[in-house]
Amino acid sequence: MIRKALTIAGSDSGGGAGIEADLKTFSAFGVHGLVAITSVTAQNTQEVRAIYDVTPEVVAKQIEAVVEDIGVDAAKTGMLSNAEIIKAVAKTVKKYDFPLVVDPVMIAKSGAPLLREDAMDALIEKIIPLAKVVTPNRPEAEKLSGIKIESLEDAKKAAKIIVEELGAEGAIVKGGHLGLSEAVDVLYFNGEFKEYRAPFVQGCTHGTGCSFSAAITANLAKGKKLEEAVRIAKKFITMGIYYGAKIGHGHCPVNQNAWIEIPAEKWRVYESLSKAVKELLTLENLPKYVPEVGMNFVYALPKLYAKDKDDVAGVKGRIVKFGNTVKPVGGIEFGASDHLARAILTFMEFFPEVRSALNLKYSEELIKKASSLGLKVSFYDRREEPEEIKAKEGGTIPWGIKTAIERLNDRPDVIYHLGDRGKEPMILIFGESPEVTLKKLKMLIG
Ligand SMILES: Nc1ncnc2c1ncn2[C@@H]1O[C@H](COP(=O)(O)OP(=O)(O)OP(=O)(O)O)[C@@H](O)[C@H]1O
Ligand SMILES: Cc1ncc(CO)c(N)n1
Repeated sequence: MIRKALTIAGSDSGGGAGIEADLKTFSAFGVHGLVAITSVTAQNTQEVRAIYDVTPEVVAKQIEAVVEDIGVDAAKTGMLSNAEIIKAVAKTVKKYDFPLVVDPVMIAKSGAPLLREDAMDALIEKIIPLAKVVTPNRPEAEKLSGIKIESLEDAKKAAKIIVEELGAEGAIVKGGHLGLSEAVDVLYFNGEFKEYRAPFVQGCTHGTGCSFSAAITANLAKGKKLEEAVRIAKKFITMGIYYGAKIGHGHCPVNQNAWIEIPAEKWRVYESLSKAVKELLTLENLPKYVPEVGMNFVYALPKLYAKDKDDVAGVKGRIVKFGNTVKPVGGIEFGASDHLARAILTFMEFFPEVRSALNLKYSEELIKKASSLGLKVSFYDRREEPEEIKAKEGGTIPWGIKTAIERLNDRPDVIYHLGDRGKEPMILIFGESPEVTLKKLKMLIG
């Protein structure tokens, strides 16, 4: 049975925070999302241009409509905007017994107020006591608790005040604004403190608070205990920030899809590369083209997720000559290739759609054939590599690929180099997928 989660929040036309972030988060956890819209904001990654509040009656009716027909396993509140909406939400939610996550939204990342100053008391009196957990960031926790927060100890004190004095069951004070080297959140629940730590990452932070509280809500809806729901939400949000797409001109939005897309894409990459490697190994004349250092065949995750060599799949230990035949040393693994992974990651900086590559033994005849077949060929000369790049470990391949692409001023199918002292000359074939790369190889050696 699919679980149902409800968000009572405002709409962000930029699709980064609010209702939009909540629904995407619910979806990422396989939970059916329900909404009660409190306010419509005209918003983008830079600013909030207008706020239009829904009437308290219609907010209440949205909640009743979904609870009475569909049912709600857990709910969250986000932007509540004004005191009347807060009162209507509190009165309505009280009639039901689902767990409520309260994200006490006060100010948008861009600085715009999302809660009227005179609504603070209503939030504290009416909503906080209904919360299974409250999820304030540092400034919100300061407002709620009345204390200044400058350290983890202060954050703990604030969490305890929110529970013991304001009446929430639990409180998690988020450390996104604490300025520490780690993003540390502290939960106070059942009389105990628990810390959740993740490395601070550079990325997209519009909608972090909304997505984090929605992830907790989705996991509560799935029957997880609060501590476990927070642990999962923390992993989810760190990933969402790191893999955010840089859209808009302000704070770019969290990528809630990363959570499901990365595992799904990993599987697609694995399947498609496995199939192509299998076919490659059946090519009769392949042994002739395997370089002394071995051959590899790689496939990277889509550009948004291809950050380093661990995001590129290849053959572990490469494909090597074995008597008159060839054999793969190991299986298909992410992070299995070093050289070719660096080559494809550089190529993708110019042509993100080209995600696969394969290397083979150099011969002049193959290069001539490639050109005669209409394949676009470019090259680099290792002897032209600037000294400062040579001195840097792993710099040659990115430099070479960049040089070859810039020389052609077009998208190459084939890049070769003639080697250097102790370096075997090599041909690299590129394609959008292993299938395409293999097709080009077959044209060449067929
Ligand atoms: N740069 C970052 N790297 C890693 N984690 C972060 C980063 N920024 C925030 N977080 C984490 O994201 C979660 C949301 O926290 P944050 O303090 O950003 O919420 P917020 O200020 O309420 O967000 P919003 O501005 O969307 O309302 C927390 O778990 C926090 O620790
Ligand atoms: C609608 C809405 N809710 C919450 C936030 C908090 O980031 C926002 N920016 N917009």
